[in-house]
Amino acid sequence: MGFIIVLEVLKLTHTYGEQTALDDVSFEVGEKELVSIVGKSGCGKSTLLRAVAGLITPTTGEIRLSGRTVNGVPDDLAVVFQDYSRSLLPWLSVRDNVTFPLRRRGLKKGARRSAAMEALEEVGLSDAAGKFPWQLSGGMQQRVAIARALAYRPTLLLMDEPFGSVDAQTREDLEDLLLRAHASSDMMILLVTHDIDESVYVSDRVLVMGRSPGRVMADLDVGLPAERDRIETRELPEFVHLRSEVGRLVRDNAVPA
Ligand SMILES: Nc1ncnc2c1ncn2[C@@H]1O[C@H](COP(=O)(O)OP(=O)(O)OP(=O)(O)O)[C@@H](O)[C@H]1O
Repeated sequence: MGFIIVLEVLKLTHTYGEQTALDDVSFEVGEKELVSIVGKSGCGKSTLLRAVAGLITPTTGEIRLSGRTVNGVPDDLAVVFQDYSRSLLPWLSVRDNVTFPLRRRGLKKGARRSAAMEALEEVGLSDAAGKFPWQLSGGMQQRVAIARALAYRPTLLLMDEPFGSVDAQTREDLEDLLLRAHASSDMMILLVTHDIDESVYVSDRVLVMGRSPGRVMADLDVGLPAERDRIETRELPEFVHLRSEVGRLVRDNAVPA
């Protein structure tokens, strides 16, 4: 399979006053890749994601998406945050929450509706289309946020701890949903997670960050078959080995050898 680079992060540094949050961070993400970013709290994961989203301007360095320098929020980007309760609009129905950003895509009303219904079907929420977000459980609300991102058909999907606020069982369901969505689309996904097990289970690659200042300390290929199963994949020796390796790197704060 050819590797077409779509996202380039080049020598990125970001400082908040005296504090260097990111120092010389460089990596690339290819077409259709799902890359996780793990690392201890405060290593700059959210700062990195905000810079890629064009929400903050890095102090130095450059981010390129599909060959264009990112300065401002790119049109072909969608973001899913941890806090679904603040990301959905409570006065709009589930369906309207999903159709809302599609205006930016220049889709006509009928096309917006059918794209939304298709995405809601994909996340198993067709029946909830007419409900309001506050009538749904936390896990269902996060599925709506994911459906909204999928309907948008972004080149790049950014996810910042998207499953951090749901119970363990829902989290496993959402991980499988993410795997299915990834398999059936062409988008690249950058996923920030605290969960090492999750990072190995859902990804093609795992970036481990170390802190003070935030740097990429390891870039690991997962190399597991694309078809994954929440029990069987986790029993594979390759999975067990990689999970331990990532865990060790994070625990030791990924200090370079
Ligand atoms: N707006 C801000 N102003 C000043 N310092 C900030 C700001 N945002 C983040 N920082 C600092 O930059 C560093 C990196 O923060 P960031 O939130 O990117 O880390 P993180 O890896 O996402 O952490 P967590 O896993 O806890 O969410 C931290 O030391 C943090 O205190």
